[in-house]
Amino acid sequence: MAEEYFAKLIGSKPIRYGLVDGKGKALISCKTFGPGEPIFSEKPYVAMQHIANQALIQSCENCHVTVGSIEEQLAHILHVEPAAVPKMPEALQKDVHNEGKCACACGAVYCSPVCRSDAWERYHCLLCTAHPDTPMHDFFQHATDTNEIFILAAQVIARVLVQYAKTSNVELARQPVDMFCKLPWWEVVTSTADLEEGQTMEEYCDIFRHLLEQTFAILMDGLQFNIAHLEIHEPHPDEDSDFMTTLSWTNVIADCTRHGIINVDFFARIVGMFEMNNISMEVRHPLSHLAELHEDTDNAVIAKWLSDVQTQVHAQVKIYQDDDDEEEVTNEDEDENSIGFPDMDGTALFSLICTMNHSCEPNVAVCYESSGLATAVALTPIKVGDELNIAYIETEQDVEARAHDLSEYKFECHCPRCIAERE
Ligand SMILES: C[S@@+](CC[C@H](N)C(=O)[O-])C[C@H]1O[C@@H](n2cnc3c(N)ncnc32)[C@H](O)[C@@H]1O
Repeated sequence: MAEEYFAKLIGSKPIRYGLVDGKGKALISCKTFGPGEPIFSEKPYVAMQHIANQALIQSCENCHVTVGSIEEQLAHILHVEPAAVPKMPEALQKDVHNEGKCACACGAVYCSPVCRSDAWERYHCLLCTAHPDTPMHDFFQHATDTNEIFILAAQVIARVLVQYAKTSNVELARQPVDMFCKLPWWEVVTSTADLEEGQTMEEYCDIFRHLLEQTFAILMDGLQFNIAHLEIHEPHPDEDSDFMTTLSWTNVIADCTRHGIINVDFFARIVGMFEMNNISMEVRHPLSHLAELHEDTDNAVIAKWLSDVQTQVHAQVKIYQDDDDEEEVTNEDEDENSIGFPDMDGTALFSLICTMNHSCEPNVAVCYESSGLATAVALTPIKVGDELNIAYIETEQDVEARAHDLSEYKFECHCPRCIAERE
């Protein structure tokens, strides 16, 4: 079953699926690659921009490119009207590709009607918050207040339901989820080191179990409302998705409940799956490319505009960092290539990329193109038959610190570097 699933996903990409002793599923190279060479690209199964990052970057909910013109993007960062940002010099226009911007009735923004339709058909039809006082709005508020990973888990549920609605094939619908390791959320996030004095593990797990049950109940209220809304209200918000209104969603929910897809246990395993399998997503801001391109310009007008906007953006980003020390608003400080503009920062689950196992000496890195697509790129020479490995953690630390960080993923690393450093 896994072979067939991966063969279909992989298509003509120069990789194959395999099983590696002690690690489970893995991706193996079918070609030689030199450092810097792209191996394959992939769109995420589900992805979201971090909520804190949304205050600075407006990105397409479907493909995650930064939306709108450079002036609109600057206005979003600076929290002013586009007319109030320093006018971009004419001479820069040729280097700028202005993305479009369109929105769903709920306010979700997209770079194009194509992306809006795509998101609508894949999951948004079931998760749309078009009316602010609907239960689905309560779900998003609850996830924002507690744990934004619940939003990604809701996207998974919606994707599985839509796939079932289209195919009536439960195996096919849940396959992308079944391919990942899934422990219930409380088994992944709890550890004895976090127990309060006198608290038992059972009591500690119950805190997470209770939050999860509450979240699932709010999500179900939202889904029930949206399903009724989909069946009753016409015309549909998206004229290209008429088929959605012709489906009997009540039957879909009933079937999926019977098949064990709609229940607290499955939801808990989906949330647990994200703790162990998701990957961070960082798309560079178009202003960073522009600034890099003109870093050594001798055009005084361009140099002044870049310097002015950089100063203003820096000040704004600093306000957010100071306001919200706990939460990471931008990865600007960590990215040595960044020259002053915050990146789009999020989290995603990829069916192939997230099947790669970890090594503390990885031969692959995941890069995000400005189009939002993720590409696995060779870091070292790779031969036919080599396993492709990424780093799940910060590798610039000693073996003990690495082992500590990897304990979250519930395995011990036996890569050549770990073995050598332990001796
Ligand atoms: C993102 S998944 C990778 C795919 C996984 N091998 C599978 O079969 O689904 C992460 C999990 O893979 C396993 N894994 C990844 N790298 C490993 C390694 N270097 N040694 C042992 N297990 C590893 C661990 O179980 C980890 O929680």
